[in-house]
Amino acid sequence: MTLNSLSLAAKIPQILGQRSAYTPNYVGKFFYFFSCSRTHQNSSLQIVSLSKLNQTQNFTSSIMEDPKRLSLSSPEPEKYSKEMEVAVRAVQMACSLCQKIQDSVISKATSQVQAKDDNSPVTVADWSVQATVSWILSESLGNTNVSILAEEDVQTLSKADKSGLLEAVVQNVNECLSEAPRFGLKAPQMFLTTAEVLEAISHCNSTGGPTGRFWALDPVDGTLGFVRGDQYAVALALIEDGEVVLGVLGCPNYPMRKEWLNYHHRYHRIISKLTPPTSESWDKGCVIYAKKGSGEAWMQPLIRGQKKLVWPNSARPVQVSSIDNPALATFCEPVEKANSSHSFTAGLAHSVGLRTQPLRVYSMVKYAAIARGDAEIFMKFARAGYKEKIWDHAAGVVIIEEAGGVVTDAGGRPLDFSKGMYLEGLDRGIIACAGAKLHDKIIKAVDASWNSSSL
Ligand SMILES: Nc1ncnc2c1ncn2[C@@H]1O[C@H](COP(=O)(O)O)[C@@H](OP(=O)(O)O)[C@H]1O
Ligand SMILES: [Mg+2]
Repeated sequence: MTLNSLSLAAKIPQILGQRSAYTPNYVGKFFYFFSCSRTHQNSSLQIVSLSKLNQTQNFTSSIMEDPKRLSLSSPEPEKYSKEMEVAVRAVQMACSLCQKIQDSVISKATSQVQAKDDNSPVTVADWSVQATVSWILSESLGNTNVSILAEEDVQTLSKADKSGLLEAVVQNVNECLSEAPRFGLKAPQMFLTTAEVLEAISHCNSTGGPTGRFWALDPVDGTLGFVRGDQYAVALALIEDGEVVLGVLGCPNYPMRKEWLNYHHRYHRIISKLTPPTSESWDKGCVIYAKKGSGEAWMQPLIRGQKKLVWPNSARPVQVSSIDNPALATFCEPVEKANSSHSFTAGLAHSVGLRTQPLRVYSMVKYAAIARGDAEIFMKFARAGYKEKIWDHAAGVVIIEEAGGVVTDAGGRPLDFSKGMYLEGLDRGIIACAGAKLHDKIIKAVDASWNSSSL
């Protein structure tokens, strides 16, 4: 970034207006990943036998082999490595699809951007992503093995008066799937018919539960952020016997600099136009992923333009922040106060000694911010009676935990993904922290103030 554009950049929040009264206390710091050197490639032995390479060609012809999977020292592929790779590639595709739809929405008159209803652009994105991810998972992992629990159902889409919507979905899905080879995945041999697209969506009929394996998918998490041109996420998690074993979070609008999370995303759009990304730097957007028990969470940039995804796509490890002093910590929460009580968290923040204004961000991008070390605390206290859905949390929880953080309900218990589509038995709210010390303080503060709250 040049000096001129930096000084102009510094003025833009004033021109556009900040989303919150928060004044960033860390302006000027670049994300640490630009200087971080550990990558997938050099974290394991890099000798790959040709015969082993050939054995894997039926998975996908354009995949670049990850030495971790095929090193001579560990001939057996690591558990879930294929699922992880397919899931990350599928989420990359889904992010690309969402970006196209969001861009087309933003370039039109803002009056066309509405909250979610059956004909809104977000609905087209929801169904298109669900169909695409469902098709890719089934084709790449074997139809009979793949069970998916996802947010959208097929009934509304199949109604006669929704034929325009269905047409748009079928077109989006086919356009997206035709790009599959660029993401290292197989494209269908022919365009999918309407019936095949509906079949892919309705295949997501898992009801979850305590046994077996299923995927939890939120095709567009943060509906409001999406339609408002702001943050949203594509969230995919693999759950086995009630435990989240893989989490993948696509965050297409995650900004290059963490302080930009404070501003409406249109700020970032203007900055990108002023300072187009260089080949060495990442533009906005990332996919973050983790496997349970690995002690690692990884992040890779989104694939843009006509580039090909070559695994592991410059993946870098991410870690939670080491800040444990509440006075220095940043806490994030939903933008919508209907989704979480802002007054209750303000009281908690005060009693714990948090000094900064909350960082209000749509969607599971909040989980990504904790995992990347860009914020230290996430709190969500929904109104009494609201039941949290597993797809809104599963991917984020495993990613934060493997990045070194802690996620529990307000009673300090782990979230329970074994009871179907809801987080049954959740005690009051959700608290995610970079470390145990901050987490402990917040849990105690909740206990101290809960009875006098109106929640
Ligand atoms: N009244 C409510 N209380 C709490 N969460 C709610 C809610 N209504 C919707 N949500 C959930 O909150 C998610 C958005 O999270 P956030 O508020 O952090 O951006 C929504 O995901 P979708 O946008 O995928 O529907 C939805 O599942
Ligand atoms: Mg959601």
